Amino acid sequence: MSSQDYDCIVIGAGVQGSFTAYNLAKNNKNTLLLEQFVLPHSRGSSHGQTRIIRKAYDEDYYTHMMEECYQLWTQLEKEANVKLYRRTGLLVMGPEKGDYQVFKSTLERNKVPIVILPREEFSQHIPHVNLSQGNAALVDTTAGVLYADRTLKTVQGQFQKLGGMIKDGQKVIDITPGSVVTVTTVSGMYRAKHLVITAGPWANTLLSHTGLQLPLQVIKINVCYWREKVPGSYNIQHRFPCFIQLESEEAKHHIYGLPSNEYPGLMKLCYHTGPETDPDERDRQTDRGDIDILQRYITRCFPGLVPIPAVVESCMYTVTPDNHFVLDHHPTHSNIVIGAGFSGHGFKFGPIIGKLLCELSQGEVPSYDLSPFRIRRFQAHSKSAL
Ligand SMILES: Cc1cc2nc3c(=O)[nH]c(=O)nc-3n(C[C@H](O)[C@H](O)[C@H](O)COP(=O)(O)OP(=O)(O)OC[C@H]3O[C@@H](n4cnc5c(N)ncnc54)[C@H](O)[C@@H]3O)c2cc1C
Ligand SMILES: O=C(O)[C@@H]1CCCC=N1
Repeated sequence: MSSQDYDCIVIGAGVQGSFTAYNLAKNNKNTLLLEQFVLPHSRGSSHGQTRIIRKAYDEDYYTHMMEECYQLWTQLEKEANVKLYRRTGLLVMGPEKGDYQVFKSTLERNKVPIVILPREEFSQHIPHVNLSQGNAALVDTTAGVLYADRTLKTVQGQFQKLGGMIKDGQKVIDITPGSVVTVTTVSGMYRAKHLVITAGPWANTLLSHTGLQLPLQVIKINVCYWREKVPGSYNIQHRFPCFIQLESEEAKHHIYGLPSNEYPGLMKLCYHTGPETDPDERDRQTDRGDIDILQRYITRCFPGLVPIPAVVESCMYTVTPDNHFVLDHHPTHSNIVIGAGFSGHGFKFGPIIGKLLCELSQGEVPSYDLSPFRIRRFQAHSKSAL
């Protein structure tokens, strides 16, 4: 068994761990990125072809973080000479009196360029979509699609070019906290002054070695692709946007979609929740209640799609009680930093999360106010052991 010393070890090579390792290497830290599966893999939360990037949020702090984050995405594209983002705009639809107004106000307050679509003009701008009764619509024109698998390959490659070390197929089985942290994997033992845990759905499994449990729920998402009745109706090249249908009486969670692009003739359209699962038993979870909700929605609002999923892939969310991230030091071991609970909306933030977790692990003042993301907000929660 080998034993090696690093400035920092990052556990988990999903989007957040990969961007964290990349930032550490940029800061000349001798960094090891450990991943349980052989890379690339499709067993966590960051795999797949695409994700939505947007500034449309109901809290100012996410919109603020996205300002810099867009710049960091562009910087990485230039640095690696690769295209990771395609602008499409994001159509936001929702009951006029609900959360829609909060999204609209946040966008307006932060001067994000938007286009309001009055009901009478809606179909002229967005063909093949029926706006639900009582719903209003706007477009966040800065939004678009991120190429997810390509992002991971790029950021891991850049990390290695900077001298970073990736060891995949190395499941971490033990962590011994201390002024030097010892991390044991199935085939090695590594030591570092700092540790960052970005283990996605396995966060609590790893944190159990450090005496901490967070109130995280792991959810399986059926990633559904639906066939266009007329090929091209919802295509990215025909400038069809990404969309979010905010929760309503009929669907208690968002429904969201991306234009047909990665699989010709198929549009990705998903429900923003699903059944709870053990991350190691994801494929034994076969609940398809979400698909029933999507079928009813598609029949009513997307009449140009066949309401039977053509492809169903699997992914997982790791959800906190308030849907906000966890970005913090371990409460008892300050040289351990945790990035967890990205609650199904963390991919777009990857570059900024990487920067923040790097800052936290190096004892620097973080670039943003991290109070919404602190562990102590869970103090009243029964599942947390603080
Ligand atoms: C279907 C779906 C759609 C989404 N859509 C969007 C979107 O449109 N926009 C957006 O911004 N976000 C979106 N998200 C959310 C986003 O993808 C996640 O927030 C993000 O990928 C979480 O990344 P992560 O690095 O925390 O987790 P992961 O990607 O799961 O990475 C954690 C890694 O840690 C590794 N690991 C765990 N335990 C160990 C161990 N013991 N030893 C070594 N390695 C270990 C895992 O194998 C894994 O590779 C979506 C998510 C899903 C599932
Ligand atoms: O984060 C995103 O943009 C997507 C779409 C809305 C629901 C969750 N993920």
